[in-house]
Amino acid sequence: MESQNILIKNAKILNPLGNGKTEEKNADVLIVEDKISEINKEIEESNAEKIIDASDKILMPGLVNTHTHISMSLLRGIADDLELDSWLNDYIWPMEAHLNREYCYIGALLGASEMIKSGTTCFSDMYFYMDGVAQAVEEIGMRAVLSYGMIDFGIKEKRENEFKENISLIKNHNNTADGRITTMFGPHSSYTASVELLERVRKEADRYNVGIHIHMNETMKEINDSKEAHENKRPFELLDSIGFLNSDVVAAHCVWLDEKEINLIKNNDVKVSHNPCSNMKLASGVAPIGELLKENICVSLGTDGASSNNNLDVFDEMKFAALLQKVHTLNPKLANADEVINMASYNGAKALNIDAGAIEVGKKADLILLDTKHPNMTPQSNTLSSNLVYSANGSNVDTTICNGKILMEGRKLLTVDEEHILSEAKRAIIEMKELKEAESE
Ligand SMILES: C[C@H]1O[C@@H](n2cnc3c(N)ncnc32)[C@H](O)[C@@H]1O
Ligand SMILES: [Zn+2]
Repeated sequence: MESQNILIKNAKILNPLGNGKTEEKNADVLIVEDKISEINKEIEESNAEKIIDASDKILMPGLVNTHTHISMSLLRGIADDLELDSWLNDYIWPMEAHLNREYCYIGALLGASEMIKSGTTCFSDMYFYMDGVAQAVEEIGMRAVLSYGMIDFGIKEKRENEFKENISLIKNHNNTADGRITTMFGPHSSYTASVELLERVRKEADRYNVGIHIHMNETMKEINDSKEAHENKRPFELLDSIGFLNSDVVAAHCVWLDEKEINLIKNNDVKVSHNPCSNMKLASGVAPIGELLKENICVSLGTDGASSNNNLDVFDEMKFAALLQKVHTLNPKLANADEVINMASYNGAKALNIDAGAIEVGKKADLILLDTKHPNMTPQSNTLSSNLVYSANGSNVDTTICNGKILMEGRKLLTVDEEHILSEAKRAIIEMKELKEAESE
């Protein structure tokens, strides 16, 4: 795609400040190549090849989804109303046994289309056949941090294979697609990965200079099993004891934490990805977000896969994040709209070590425009963050820009054929179900 300078005129801008607060301003924004180059009143139109009139629109940073399994969008709705243990063991893993590179590629295109259409410009993924996921990301134009879901269950040969997979992902795709794709190690969790695997992940992450994406403290069962298997150590204590914890670790869920573990997260600057929809749907529990915010821990938002959510709309995630904390603590002030906006943008970018998540000169141009001419956006609230967190949903997003390129305009995807993706996705899941049935016969 040719790069063209883009001028966004007359936008109402909502900018997260990274301290749980936001600022509002009315200005024009000029994008040159992949970056925001000027924010000012009345920027000269001759500076740009493309002009967007944003008079009735809200401009904010593209949302960042810090924990998902994008190709699981193919498995949307295959098993609902279950707890994590049975959901994974009895339904998801047997189905995932029939995945291949092609299905993961199609699933990633499907998930990425949904994300772009609901205002997400960057996601952090942990899944399989990541070469196919990388191809989808490259084609569709999003930003992504990719990791391979490493599971060894203590088996040495399996462990070797998991390192081979994740290292080949890093070697082939780290810092590719004009810098849009970076990579991490993705040890699935401390209940599916052995201590040997986790120890080696820490060493290899340092060697390759990439981060680590892991599920942590999701269910009460996980805590009890960890204590039983590891001399009474809770999951974060176990990881601390092997020197695993560091500021490059993104820990998804973090639902069941005691005070000592919160201190470990804080002292090691571990980044927390909060996934309220998945935690509610799988009845895992309520993450202590108020305690984490009090300690200035970096909390961002993730949808988890579309099979435990069941969509990838970070606007939904923002609203649930806010409402869940309020009802759980009976404190309406907790997880206020400004804080939640910061989680979904600024903090997400910080957790993933990408130079986006705010509307500032020099940042990557990952931006979205929401149309306010919708009944659910009328009348406007007193603050833009209230509008965006409590009233808006992903389908109010009109335009999505990533790395200075327009991926969606007027709700039309520009880099891919949406209809083709939908029909390919339907075909893929039918084929997978047939494969699964043939196997059980
Ligand atoms: C990478 C692996 O993680 C699994 N997976 C998806 N969602 C969750 C969750 N909430 N908790 C644990 N594992 C999960 C995927 O189904 C895949 O097997
Ligand atoms: Zn997950």
